[in-house]
Amino acid sequence: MATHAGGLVLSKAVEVRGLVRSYGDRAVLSDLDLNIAPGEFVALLGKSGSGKSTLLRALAGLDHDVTGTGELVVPENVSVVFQDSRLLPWARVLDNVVLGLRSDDAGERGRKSLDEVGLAGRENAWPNELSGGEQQRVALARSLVREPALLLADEPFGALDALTRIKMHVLLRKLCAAHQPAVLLVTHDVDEAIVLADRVIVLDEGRLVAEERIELDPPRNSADPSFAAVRTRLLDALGVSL
Ligand SMILES: Nc1ncnc2c1ncn2[C@@H]1O[C@H](COP(=O)(O)OP(=O)(O)OP(=O)(O)O)[C@@H](O)[C@H]1O
Repeated sequence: MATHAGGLVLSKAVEVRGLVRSYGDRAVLSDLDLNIAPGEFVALLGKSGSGKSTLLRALAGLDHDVTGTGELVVPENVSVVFQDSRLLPWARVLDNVVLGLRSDDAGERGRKSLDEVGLAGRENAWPNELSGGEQQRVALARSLVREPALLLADEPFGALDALTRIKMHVLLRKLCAAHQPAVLLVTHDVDEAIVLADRVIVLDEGRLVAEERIELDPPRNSADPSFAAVRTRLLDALGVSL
């Protein structure tokens, strides 16, 4: 169902028009429109069951179990990061990062990516020798070594402790500044969305019900009144009143 725009320079990294997705006779996404600009970081919030993962899987071309209609244009080069790192346990860290890369300099690029995520020297470790946060760093390295035009992330920090999450936020911002992919990040964490994104969108029962462009200067501090005002508006859109 997705059209891959290989080789073209697009003014939009993602263009979704009238997207409908159903499981059986149950519509999960209803007539959804979404554009993401090249290099733009969009965070997607929504209650459990609102259709966030269904949208992300549609963009990733991983939604073979649903029916649907609509137009969907995504770049050819898309990387996906999930809540669990999905590393191959029988492959060393560097091999996990470069698996499937066919270029002669794959090893060198893999080492550089591991260095970027703070894991230089761990190339020969096995995944089970790493902490959960380190495994997610490897997953990010594996995604970014492919220089994706679009990075899809489904709650990538959801299983990490609060301190590790903050470190991962700093890392992801740095990586995105360096590589400039368009990003769609699914998260349940409103503050995470505000800290990271250029724009936050809210999904409710398969429809986009709110949008906030985040124009706060970095470093974005959750204690700032302007941050709190955005948080209140987003919580309101999520049906949570304080
Ligand atoms: N394979 C499936 N078969 C049938 N229904 C499904 C399937 N996958 C998801 N659904 C249903 O579609 C709806 C949207 O699911 P989805 O996973 O997209 O929501 P979500 O917003 O990502 O939720 P969460 O935040 O809990 O991960 C849910 O009601 C879910 O039960």
